[in-house]
Amino acid sequence: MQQINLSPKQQEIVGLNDGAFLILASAGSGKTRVLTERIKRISESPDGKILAITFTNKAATEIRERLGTNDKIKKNVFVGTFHSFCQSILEFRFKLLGYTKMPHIFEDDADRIELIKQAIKSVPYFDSIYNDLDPKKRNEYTYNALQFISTVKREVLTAEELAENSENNEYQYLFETYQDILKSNNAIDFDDIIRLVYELFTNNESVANLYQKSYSYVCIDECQDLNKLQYYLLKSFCGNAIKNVMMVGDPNQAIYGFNGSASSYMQKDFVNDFQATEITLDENYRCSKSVIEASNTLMNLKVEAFNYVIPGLFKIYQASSENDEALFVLNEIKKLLKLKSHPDVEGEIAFDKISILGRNKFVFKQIEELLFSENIPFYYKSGNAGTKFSSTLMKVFDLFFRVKINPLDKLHQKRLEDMLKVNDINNLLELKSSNFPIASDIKTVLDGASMDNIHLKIDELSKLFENASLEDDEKKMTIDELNDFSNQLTQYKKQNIKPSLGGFKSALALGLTNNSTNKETGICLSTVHTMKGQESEIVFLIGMDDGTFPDYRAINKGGEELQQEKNNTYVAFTRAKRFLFVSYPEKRLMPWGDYKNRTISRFLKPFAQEIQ
Ligand SMILES: Nc1ncnc2c1ncn2[C@@H]1O[C@H](COP(=O)(O)OP(=O)(O)OP(=O)(O)O)[C@@H](O)[C@H]1O
Repeated sequence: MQQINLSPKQQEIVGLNDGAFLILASAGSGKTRVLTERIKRISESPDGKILAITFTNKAATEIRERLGTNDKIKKNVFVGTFHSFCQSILEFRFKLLGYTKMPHIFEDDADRIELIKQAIKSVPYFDSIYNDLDPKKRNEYTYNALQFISTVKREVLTAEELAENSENNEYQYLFETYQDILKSNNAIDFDDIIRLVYELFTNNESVANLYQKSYSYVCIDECQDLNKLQYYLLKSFCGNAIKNVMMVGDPNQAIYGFNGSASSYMQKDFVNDFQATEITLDENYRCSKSVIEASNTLMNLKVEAFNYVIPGLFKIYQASSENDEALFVLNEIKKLLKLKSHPDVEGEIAFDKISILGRNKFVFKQIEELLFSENIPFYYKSGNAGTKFSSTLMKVFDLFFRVKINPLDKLHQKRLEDMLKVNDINNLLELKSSNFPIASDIKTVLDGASMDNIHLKIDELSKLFENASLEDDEKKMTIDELNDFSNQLTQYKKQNIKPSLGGFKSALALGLTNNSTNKETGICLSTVHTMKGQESEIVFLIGMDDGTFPDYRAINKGGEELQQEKNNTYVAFTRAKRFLFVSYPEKRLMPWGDYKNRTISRFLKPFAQEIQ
């Protein structure tokens, strides 16, 4: 790994000891690096027990890798996301929250949709409203109800309180029903993971005290993304005991407003509540001169470039169509690869130095087709999500596994019964005569599984799948997915002193063992949200037409939502270390077959002279 000399400003931050600090730092200023170096330093001191919170598993893994694994780090530092930190507490304290068994996570959107539909069905008033709606309106109805439920949780409100200020006040009556159904399945959703631990800390001082004694320092990265629940959790966790809190963030990179995040939690609440001292870090170590100048123009900033020696490149291309835009990207990639090296780019110019970013995943269609037809390797960067299986047999396996570890999980049991077209998945005879007779073997193998023998059971399943009558491609995918499950299990066992099958399932749901970098080879295609916090030597930002980026909904709403789109463009620009190519099509093909003329993104107007 490249040896890095910290700047005096960075060193000052690394050297900070006790107290509350807010580090306001711009993109590429080395926030994550500084935070990591400080954690490393403090962990050496006798009282150096540190809780380090990040927003993504990738960021947590990166910090863990940079910290290394010496004994002091292992003993004194917990690095994780809000969800993984809270999950680790829930696994020990669920009884105090009224659960007799550890609740399981229903992580999938499809699960939540199914739950809300059950809730609607169980109340005649809602059922009749719902039945009168056409399919599109039904989707809207369930979406709005789920949004309401999430908002209650994230904004730390009661359903009644939210209803008072909401047009959709009837949804308050679905909240309790939704929660009851979750509980009857011995399950929780993502928002509950944090909400329950917040409740635990606020209602149970002795438990809060216990955790407060475990840490003397708290460090949190990307604090512009905090929402109310996360901030309140943090406050209740620290109580009057933990005063040494460092928050690091960049208000210009606030892009999760739609999830209730706001940079005011770090800039106003934290500063007031903890009397935090503010320090700014306005340097950029990541990007070339051209990229920094473009980012400064975009955001009207004056970030200093520490890489002024590297000129880099910033180019905007106006494409006549989406196909022309994809061809532009492909040709530039070919030219770069032909060069093999360039004084501005570190190492050989290869596929893995290139990323193609877009506001949403729909802009990649044409470039994906071109890369595919040219045999150029590429992958879609995965977000924070847990593991999802694509092969049919692994879907069956996953459902059996869920029901095995949580027999109260009627939601997935029903889904499995529907999939296999049986009345009762516990009836082996019925399974044997179902669409998938192999399901009875999968069940038998899983019935005998425990944490001690699960790897042997996976071997049995592997043999079963090898002998199954499947098409070659489907068989390959099934076995690859089973191997991936096995690798994640090995990873989980390494990370946990007291492993359990239920604990492993939660780790899968939270994506804690999903080491996706192994599967990432070739050119990276990613939405800007997923690329946050990461970098690439060469970036193509495509689809920069008004209505796509900024998104048309944000244009309609204006205000803070539009500002967040601009912040998102800034995040996209600053992912580029050396070369940044920005493009947009002058027309787009609409799904109904018409072409629609497009204009350049309003955010690119200051660059009029650079358009080619
Ligand atoms: N003092 C330094 N000297 C050289 N390179 C540095 C220095 N500090 C940080 N870097 C490099 O700059 C890049 C950005 O660092 P880092 O990812 O920590 O920044 P960040 O502020 O968290 O970025 P962002 O918020 O944009 O995701 C990394 O490649 C890092 O290795």
